[in-house]
Amino acid sequence: MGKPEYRSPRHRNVSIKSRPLTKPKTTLVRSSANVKVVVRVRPPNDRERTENNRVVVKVVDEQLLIFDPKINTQSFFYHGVEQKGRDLLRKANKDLQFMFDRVFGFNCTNEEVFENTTKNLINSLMDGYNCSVFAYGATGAGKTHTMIGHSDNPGITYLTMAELFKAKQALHTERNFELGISYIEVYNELVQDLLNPGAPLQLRDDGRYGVMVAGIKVHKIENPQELFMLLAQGNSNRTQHPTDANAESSRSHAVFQVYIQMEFKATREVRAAKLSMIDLAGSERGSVTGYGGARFAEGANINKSLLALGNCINSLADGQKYVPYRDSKLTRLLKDSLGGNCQTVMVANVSPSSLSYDDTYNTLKYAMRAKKIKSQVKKNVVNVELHAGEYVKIVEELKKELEKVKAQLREKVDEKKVDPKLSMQLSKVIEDRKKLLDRMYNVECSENMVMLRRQLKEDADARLSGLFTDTSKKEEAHRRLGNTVGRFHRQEDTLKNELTNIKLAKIDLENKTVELAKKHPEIGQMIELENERLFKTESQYQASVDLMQKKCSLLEEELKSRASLLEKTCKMLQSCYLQLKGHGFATDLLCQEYQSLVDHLQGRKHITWDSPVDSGLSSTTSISLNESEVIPVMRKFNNENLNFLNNTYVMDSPKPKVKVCAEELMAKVYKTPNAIKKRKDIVHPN
Ligand SMILES: Nc1ncnc2c1ncn2[C@@H]1O[C@H](COP(=O)(O)OP(=O)(O)OP(=O)(O)O)[C@@H](O)[C@H]1O
Repeated sequence: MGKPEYRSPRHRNVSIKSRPLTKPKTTLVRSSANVKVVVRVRPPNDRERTENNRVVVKVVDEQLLIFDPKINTQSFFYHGVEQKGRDLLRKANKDLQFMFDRVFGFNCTNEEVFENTTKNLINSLMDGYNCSVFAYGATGAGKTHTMIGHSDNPGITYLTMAELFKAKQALHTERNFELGISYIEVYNELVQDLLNPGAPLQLRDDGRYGVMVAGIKVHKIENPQELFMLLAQGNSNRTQHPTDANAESSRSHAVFQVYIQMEFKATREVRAAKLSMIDLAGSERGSVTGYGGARFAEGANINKSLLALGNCINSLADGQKYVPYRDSKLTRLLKDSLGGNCQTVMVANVSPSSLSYDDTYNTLKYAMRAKKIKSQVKKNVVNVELHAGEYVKIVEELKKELEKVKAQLREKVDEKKVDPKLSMQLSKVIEDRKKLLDRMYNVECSENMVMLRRQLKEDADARLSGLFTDTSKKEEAHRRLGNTVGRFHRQEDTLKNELTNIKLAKIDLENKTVELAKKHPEIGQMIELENERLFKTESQYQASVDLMQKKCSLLEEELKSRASLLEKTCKMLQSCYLQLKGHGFATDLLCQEYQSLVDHLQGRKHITWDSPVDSGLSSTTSISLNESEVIPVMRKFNNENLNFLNNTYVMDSPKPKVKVCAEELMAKVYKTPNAIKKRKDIVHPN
């Protein structure tokens, strides 16, 4: 059976070139795409059918609808004569035509909506683009029905996820996948985890996935059934209250997000993408909900965030530079869904009834504005060149941000006159957290380097049998390399332990920060800003560590292929050498060169003693040291400057040559003129 073909993403006015999967390097592809806007008109409900009202939305075809269409009224006769003028007692119909990417009428099913909206997004996700879908409309217009649906009639969230699993299955031979989901709600300007209800959560900007909810628990899922259970669990925690317009009205904005990480097995390219499915709370007037008090305040909050959303849509549609995303939690959350790095589908749900005349008209106007938005889409590919190139820019941005945060903090401190002791206490905790992050980064880098160096030694060990002609020397070399490999293993263990301890200490300090915020709400804002800054630093570090791991694994692959080539060459060389030697044709020079090659392939380094002073060795004596011997000497020689763990020569040059002045070295190491005699016991001249 042939593999399904995944094409480039569909979106209007877009020219994203699909790249062959085999190409290891991927450059950044940016393009602009319009938000795809579709309208779904639900069938009239019992109340709308029985009461004295009419249908105000007429679906003409798959793209066109007429709002408040003209009615063919019966002719009006006066004294038996047909009157031409219109009935002045009746309000004129608006008869407005609206064109959308797609219009779904009464009889359309959730499957049809899915086929024509989110199904194509799967291709984009597989290509590493972020995608968002949100349902907008008045209370009872059918948003939840479209997005979530019921177990016997699943909505587009479930159908999209089922399609995503199909794509994952089809591509599993060439890519490794990791899928995680989260489900949150924004209610009364507070963000709540619907799968683990608890304290409200904060929003953060993340380099890789865009806007993220700090502290959110991401659940790994393996099949769509697990998803359905989680959706049901989350929905049961969602804030719902009956309104006049809808007995099960959702009073919060629900955001379901899927994080996808894909690694190409052949090239090790990693792509990350995020799918957000958002079921917005209904926009309504107080009179529609029919409740006062708390429900009215709740409605005001919903309207406030939807108004903020409307303002953002207007600014984006007009192509303005400043977009007021920060006006509400909802718009912050949708930042990358509307104008950012995202392909977006907006489903505008409307009721056909004249009872919802104003709401429907507003929704259609909203949707028309949204059609004008152009977003910048880019692939989320972990790209070596991109990271290197953008590094300076990132640092500059971070510096600016830091200055801004510092200024804000100063303002806040002045404003609220925070107790200086408390302020110092907070600074100390934050400073300690920063130090821990730095340390964590260094340790992770060191661990990678040690791993790579161990790999090099193991390769050297594997090559030995191909060259040695003397068994005792071979065993001696095996032993020496074995010791070095063992030492590297121990260092790796130590670094791993240190990393665990750092992580524990980090959690401890984070808890301390939370406690401080609880005890002293007056510094809550300061803490939030600091947390945001630390989170950003950590994301940057993580990206660097990921990059380093990627480089190391590439290097490892390259080394493996070279090692196998070298092994074959060595075997051949050994056989030639033995034949020459057996027939008495091997000259002294050839034997010396062969021996020096053996040393070299063991990873032994040559130190040339350049000292003109009589130090017990001739001024140009060349000695050979195993690395385990070189390093302690070098360490003593320059204890402060030589941090061999961070020494990058392994990455830059696989054949380092260490040249030191003998007298200086000995004087520094032993601080005695007879030093060289003591040193002889560990030197192995060849
Ligand atoms: N296309 C449709 N076909 C059949 N029934 C529908 C359709 N759309 C909505 N309904 C029904 O209409 C009612 C209200 O729909 P729904 O709860 O989805 O509205 P909503 O826009 O999410 O409202 P709220 O904002 O108050 O949560 C539900 O009983 C739902 O089953």
